[in-house]
Amino acid sequence: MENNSNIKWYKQSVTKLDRQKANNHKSFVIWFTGLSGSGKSTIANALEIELFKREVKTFCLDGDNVRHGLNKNLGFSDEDRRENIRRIAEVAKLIVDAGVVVLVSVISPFSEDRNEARKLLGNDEFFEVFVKCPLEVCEKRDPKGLYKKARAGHIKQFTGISQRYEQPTNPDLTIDTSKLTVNESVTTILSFLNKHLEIN
Ligand SMILES: Nc1ncnc2c1ncn2[C@@H]1O[C@H](COP(=O)(O)OS(=O)(=O)O)[C@@H](OP(=O)(O)O)[C@H]1O
Ligand SMILES: Nc1ncnc2c1ncn2[C@@H]1O[C@H](COP(=O)(O)OP(=O)(O)O)[C@@H](O)[C@H]1O
Repeated sequence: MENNSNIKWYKQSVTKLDRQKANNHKSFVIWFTGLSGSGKSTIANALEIELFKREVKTFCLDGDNVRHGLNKNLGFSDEDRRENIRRIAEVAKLIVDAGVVVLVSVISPFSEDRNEARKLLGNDEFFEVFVKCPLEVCEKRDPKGLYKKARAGHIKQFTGISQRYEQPTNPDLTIDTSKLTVNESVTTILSFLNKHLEIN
């Protein structure tokens, strides 16, 4: 670990609150966690469309996409997943500081890593949404054919098959995508978010 004692924080004049006031809403992270195929990306995307219509400033950080760039050097070991989540949480925090609502969609299978992300952002700026869906349903959907490959042994450490997923024990919201349509999930999240968007 580098010694950072020679690095001092530079306090900028335009604050997060200034930016939130200019945007007319608060900024925070909505953290979607769940198995591959549970619907994280689909719901985040549909939610973003609705928030965009309402002139809420948003940005999506999707695990698959971030792994094409910033996190392209990371794989799927416990250690790499932890680092993946750590970096994504740090980036999300920067975007929250910019006054923007961040929609994060990552499997984030380990409770400890999600808790670290919550600690970094704080309870007022981190809302965990558990995208609940039985493994059998995710596997049936298999939108990218990954479960098939994992069952055939072509993908090691695949979440739900050969790597564990620790379900959230106290999420801010749970949406069961085996029971709700995409529209119903979005409506549920929007009504949860309404009260959190307002600047007091
Ligand atoms: N071994 C293994 N396990 C799980 N997922 C795998 C794996 N290999 C590739 N993929 C694809 O990578 C996407 C998951 O990336 P994440 O960054 O969300 O994963 S994690 O949070 O670090 O666990 C995941 O995306 P989603 O299907 O959108 O969840 C998969 O498309
Ligand atoms: N009720 C539902 N909610 C969300 N996705 C659904 C639902 N029913 C079917 N699907 C489909 O399941 C798949 C979910 O894939 P995706 O959103 O990529 O999941 P994840 O990002 O969690 O891996 C999509 O093909 C989507 O169309």
